[in-house]
Amino acid sequence: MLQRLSKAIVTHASKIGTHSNLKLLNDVRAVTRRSYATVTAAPILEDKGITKVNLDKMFWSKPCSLALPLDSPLRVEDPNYEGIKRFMLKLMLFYMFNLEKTFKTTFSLLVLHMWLCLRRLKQDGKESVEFGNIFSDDGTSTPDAAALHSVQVMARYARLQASCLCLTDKEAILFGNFMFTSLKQANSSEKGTILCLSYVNHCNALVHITIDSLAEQFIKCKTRAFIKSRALVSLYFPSSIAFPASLMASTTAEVNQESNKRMSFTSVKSIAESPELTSTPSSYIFTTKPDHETVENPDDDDDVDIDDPIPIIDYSLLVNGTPDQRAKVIHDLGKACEHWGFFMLINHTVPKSLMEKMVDQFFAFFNLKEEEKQGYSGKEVTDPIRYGTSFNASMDKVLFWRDFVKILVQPEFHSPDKPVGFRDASADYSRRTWKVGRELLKGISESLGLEANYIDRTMNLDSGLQMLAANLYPPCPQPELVMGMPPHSDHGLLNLLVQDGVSGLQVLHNSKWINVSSTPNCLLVLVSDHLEVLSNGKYKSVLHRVVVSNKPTRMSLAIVIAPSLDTVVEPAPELIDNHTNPPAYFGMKHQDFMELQRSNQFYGKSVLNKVKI
Ligand SMILES: O=C(O)CCC(=O)C(=O)O
Ligand SMILES: [Fe+2]
Repeated sequence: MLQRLSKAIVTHASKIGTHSNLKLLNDVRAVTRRSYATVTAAPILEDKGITKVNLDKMFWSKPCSLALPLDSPLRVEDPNYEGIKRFMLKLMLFYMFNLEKTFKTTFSLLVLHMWLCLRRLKQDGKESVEFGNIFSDDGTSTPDAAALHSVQVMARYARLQASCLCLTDKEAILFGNFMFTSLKQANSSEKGTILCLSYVNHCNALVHITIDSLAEQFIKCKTRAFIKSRALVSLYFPSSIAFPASLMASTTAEVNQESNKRMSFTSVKSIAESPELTSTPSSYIFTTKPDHETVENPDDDDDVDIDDPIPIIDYSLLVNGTPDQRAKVIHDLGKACEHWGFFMLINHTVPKSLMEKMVDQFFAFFNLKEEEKQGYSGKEVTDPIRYGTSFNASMDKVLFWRDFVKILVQPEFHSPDKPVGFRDASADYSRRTWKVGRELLKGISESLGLEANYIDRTMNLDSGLQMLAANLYPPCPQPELVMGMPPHSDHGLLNLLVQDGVSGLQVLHNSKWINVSSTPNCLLVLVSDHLEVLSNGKYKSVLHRVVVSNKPTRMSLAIVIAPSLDTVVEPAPELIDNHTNPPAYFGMKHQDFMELQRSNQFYGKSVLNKVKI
């Protein structure tokens, strides 16, 4: 059965490219072992002077449509493959929603891998390949330790392709008139560079494979794991195969159920408002502290130390002060970014009444009917409006007591249609905070010894990203058992925070958690990860977290000021000296950084650490 199934898949895929109708069972019988291509390891690289490739940097590019150009010779006019249509539709259903780390997700990624590889092989004129084993030796879908790196690259590739599929015209997909991104590195600067993977095979031999044969390696999957799942049957095979209708129906129902689950979630607000709530649901309870929390002297009740108070920056002196006053503020800004990664901004140009109006508007948003809000339960970091709960709900092992909505307001302005007045208020708030953020970044540039416009220019702030977000922390019956937000640092350059009058934010300073009390009319400014990278670690993004209480609902507003999505953020060359201050971070595109954040269990500086050299 196993062999038959693998052959059937291969045959089926090879037929996709030849445009003939499927008579799959006949085709299966017609396949001979002769038609299988075998996988060969590439020669040892050093001998050939082949450049090795940093796998961590592969396949991070921006998703785009995969549709074939109209004049492509690969286009077909009438493929009529019902099975492919179903397959693609179901995959799209999966990928339209968050990828959770479930067996099903892993499985569908694997199916996608196979599809990608088979189609590519067909393109390359290879009819079929032999199935082997790369993912594991025991028939599960867990990668071998030796294969893990290559599996991760391929998974990333598959995810990228899945995002690209979402951007590809549906007709093109259903007709098969699309092509997945070439496995060759498109922008490889060195002509003739062969991308390569190295891994240890089951005989403990080090194998180097070129990226060209990666596809074949990937098809060397243990099919047993696949066969265990009925879903494979309906995902991969055309309806002309006589599988029992009941099986198809239940699989379809499963997929639909899965997608519904992804679309909706239970907000903390609705839990907190439930009349039956007497204790905290177990999914929110932290029984042990995560072992990577490295606070030496956690002291939750510690207030501001008189000798080392939270820095206060006077915005009016930065923009309108005398040269001496401005120089002093720039000096203080630098010190605040260096020693705290955090400061309070006073005398800024965002009116208190507007801040209050924004808080009211967001309360009104969260008070909309749950179905209305769930319409915004997006899954991609670049979704214009994203309503959600916890932190990274698809990854969080224990949920956080927080609902949120994130709205992209730059480079394009977005707003929910409700509540009434939201759009105008948020446009005004976004415009004013954007200006404040950019002015601050000028001062910060100067504090680093750079020209005032340096950050603005190199981070492409003319097309920069600004995100307006609100966090809602309803009262919790057992606040000591839950967290509103885990210790984390933010992406972007700066985050301008406002608390609505209820405290809860804590920042880590000198290994102590400091409560930040809610001070009216003041913007709390947090140094974020990209400023840490750009300053080559001189300025540190601040670790912060949120504790909740059983008092009234708390709300905070955040404004993320960030580079444009396609800006590669790296240490400013002007700050680098290869002897005394070598680069401490890799460059990474902002969008890739955000996606990394989204697809990881996010805790502490886990994402930033990935770009540390
Ligand atoms: O609620 C808060 O005070 C903090 C919010 C926060 O950390 C964020 O939005 O990134
Ligand atoms: Fe944050």
